[in-house]
Amino acid sequence: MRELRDKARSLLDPVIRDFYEGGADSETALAENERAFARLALLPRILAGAGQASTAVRLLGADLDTPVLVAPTAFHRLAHPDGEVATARAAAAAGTVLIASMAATTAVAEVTAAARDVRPDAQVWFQLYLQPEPEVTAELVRRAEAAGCTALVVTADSPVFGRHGRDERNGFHDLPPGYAAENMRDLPGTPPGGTRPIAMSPALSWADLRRLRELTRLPVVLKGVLHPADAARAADEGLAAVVVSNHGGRQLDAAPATVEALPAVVAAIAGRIPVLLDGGVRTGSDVVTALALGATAVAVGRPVLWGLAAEGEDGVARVLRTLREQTAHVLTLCGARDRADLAPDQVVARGIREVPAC
Ligand SMILES: Cc1cc2nc3c(=O)[nH]c(=O)nc-3n(C[C@H](O)[C@H](O)[C@H](O)COP(=O)(O)O)c2cc1C
Ligand SMILES: CCCCCCC(=O)C(=O)O
Repeated sequence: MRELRDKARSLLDPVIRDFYEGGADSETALAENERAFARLALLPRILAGAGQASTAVRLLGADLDTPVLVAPTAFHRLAHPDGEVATARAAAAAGTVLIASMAATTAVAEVTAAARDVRPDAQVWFQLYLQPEPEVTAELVRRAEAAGCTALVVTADSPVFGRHGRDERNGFHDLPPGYAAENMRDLPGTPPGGTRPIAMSPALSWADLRRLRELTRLPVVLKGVLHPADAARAADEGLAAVVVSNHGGRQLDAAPATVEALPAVVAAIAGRIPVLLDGGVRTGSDVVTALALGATAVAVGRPVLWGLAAEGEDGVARVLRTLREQTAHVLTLCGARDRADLAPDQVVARGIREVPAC
């Protein structure tokens, strides 16, 4: 992973590298996501007779080969000319979900076609920022459905776009000429062939989410959940899953590390719907830690961008394969066959000598 990250860093234009790697404000949340995993240790169970580990997981009715999903990230063609098509092919081959960003540089229909070309049952979910104009949101949903997406992921942590100091210093405010947010083309209110900007609105509420659910039969996943009361409400309202996320440290800089927010969310959901997590997941140990704390699966953002920038489709495939192999290895070392064999008492803070009571 480090090798791919270093290769990506050396190949990427520094302005694009800063856009991908940067976080909000002082980048505390960004750094804490990784640091919080480093502060946690795993207590293995021994002589468990678990046998061969399995990374397979069932999520929203689909069988996946790995609990590591691809988080939605914007503008993949800035990393590699094959852009989201390469990511989609690698995710499909890895047997995982690609959460396609609304801010993709490839239209969602082309993304799903690329994934299905590799694997007819490939899972592509569409990430959505609810737009203030309902007819724009409705058209985006219609397109995601027509493209064969199997879930919608509403990102709810962005009532306003985060302040990204690196982008401000670099003057990176718009896509370079020749690139566009292709899902935003030819929407209501745009001139033919034109695109409209993605809007973020602090006026959005649970009522807008309810209206969205009336528009579609697709399962709706809520991304950006950190407060247990919001998690409980998501389950009460009939959402399909939540993603514990602080947007990779790109929105509220004072937000907690996601792995630290996870246990309270898991408790609030109480098994009613799956809980996913993203932010700072870099190794199989991170994956197993999140699973032990009650996540059904995790997602990775920047590692996929590093793989894509470094080696295109092969690089993304390598990132996903490495994480799956590491996850299986760590499960085995922990005495677990799969997630069901793990328990929260196997996650302990480093430097604290207490062990769980029998
Ligand atoms: C460059 C970049 C672009 C992103 N674009 C989106 C996006 O379009 N929609 C979204 O919901 N989240 C977006 N995110 C947040 C990711 O979905 C995810 O929450 C985050 O990257 C996870 O943290 P990690 O990068 O440490 O794995 C973006 C993150 C990065 C780094
Ligand atoms: C206003 C542009 C929206 C792009 C959204 C990408 C994103 O979420 C990010 O974190 O970057």
